Amino acid sequence: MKIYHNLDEFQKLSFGVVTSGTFDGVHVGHKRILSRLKEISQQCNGETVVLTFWPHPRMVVSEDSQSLQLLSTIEEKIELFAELGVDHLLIIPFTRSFSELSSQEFIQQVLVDKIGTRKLVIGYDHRFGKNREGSFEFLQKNCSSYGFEVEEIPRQDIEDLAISSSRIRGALLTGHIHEANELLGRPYTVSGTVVKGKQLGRTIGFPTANIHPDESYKLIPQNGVYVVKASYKEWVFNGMLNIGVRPTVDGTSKTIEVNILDFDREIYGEEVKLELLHYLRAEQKFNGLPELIAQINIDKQATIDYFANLD
Ligand SMILES: Cc1cc2nc3c(=O)[nH]c(=O)nc-3n(C[C@H](O)[C@H](O)[C@H](O)COP(=O)(O)O)c2cc1C
Ligand SMILES: Nc1ncnc2c1ncn2[C@@H]1O[C@H](COP(=O)(O)OP(=O)(O)O)[C@@H](O)[C@H]1O
Repeated sequence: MKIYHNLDEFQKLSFGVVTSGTFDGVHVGHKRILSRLKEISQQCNGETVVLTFWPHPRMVVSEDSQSLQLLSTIEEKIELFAELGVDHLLIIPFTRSFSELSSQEFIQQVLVDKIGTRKLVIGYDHRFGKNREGSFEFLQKNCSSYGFEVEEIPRQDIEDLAISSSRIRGALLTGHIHEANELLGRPYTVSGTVVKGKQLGRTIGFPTANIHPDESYKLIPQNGVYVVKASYKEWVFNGMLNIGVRPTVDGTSKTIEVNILDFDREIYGEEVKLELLHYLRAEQKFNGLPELIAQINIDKQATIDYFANLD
């Protein structure tokens, strides 16, 4: 997959099969659009192009951009599009001036002149251009004069799946990890660097690697204890994760900390990727460390059982 970080790097194609959108999560609904894109490009001997925007448009044009929480970092999206076999990924820097382009200007300057779009595939509710004024109906009426065809993935196809990035966000924020993972078509992941904590974990027999997420806008699921896979370098381990403020030890800020099973290594400063698989319980305030330790032992057994039952 070729990756472009601005329009000028892109060399116009002779037959571009294009889709555009933010694709937060690159979920099962998005994958439907992408597989249709691939099908068309094979039939027409074209090349697939995903046009996406970064930063996320809401980070640029909305008032509450600080509170925006996203399912995918741009790095994760790049990896997912590459796995799905996209030929060209064009990441347009989304600026205020870009957001001022009218739908006609966007079509002419970007889709036609820059990319060489011959087929455009979009989801039924996709809108583009200034104030999201460009609709499928507009495209259908005007596309032949621009020299390309447009195909809409019908509402039915997407709504039958009842999949949306906001539904997945809602599921994660309420601890419904199975639902989120099913809609994503893979486990939800959080990646970050291992930072130092209070160094208390090792004294209670459960050292925990504290993960500082790579990006502040990455959505962190509801507080609680989860079964996870933790990968570090080329290794993958089973683990249990706590997301929360650790009321038992008078914690104040939110932490994301993983105890990796059958593991004993210093990994401060390393990059760890967590795949969240199963929600075990809510975080609790215990009456002292012995009670907390007893509960973490129960969590450990539940984690072992979870993996044993997968086989
Ligand atoms: C599986 C697991 C479950 C946990 N559950 C709770 C909990 O319910 N309540 C709580 O206050 N802390 C909980 N913790 C957090 C511990 O209090 C924390 O690991 C300990 O304070 C060590 O912190 P440190 O990494 O800063 O040394 C849990 C930790 C793990 C690994
Ligand atoms: N099984 C394990 N799971 C997680 N971290 C481990 C494990 N064994 C050793 N470590 C190391 O110990 C550190 C965690 O120890 P801990 O006492 O909880 O300190 P901190 O409060 O700094 O996280 C981790 O960052 C990692 O470097």
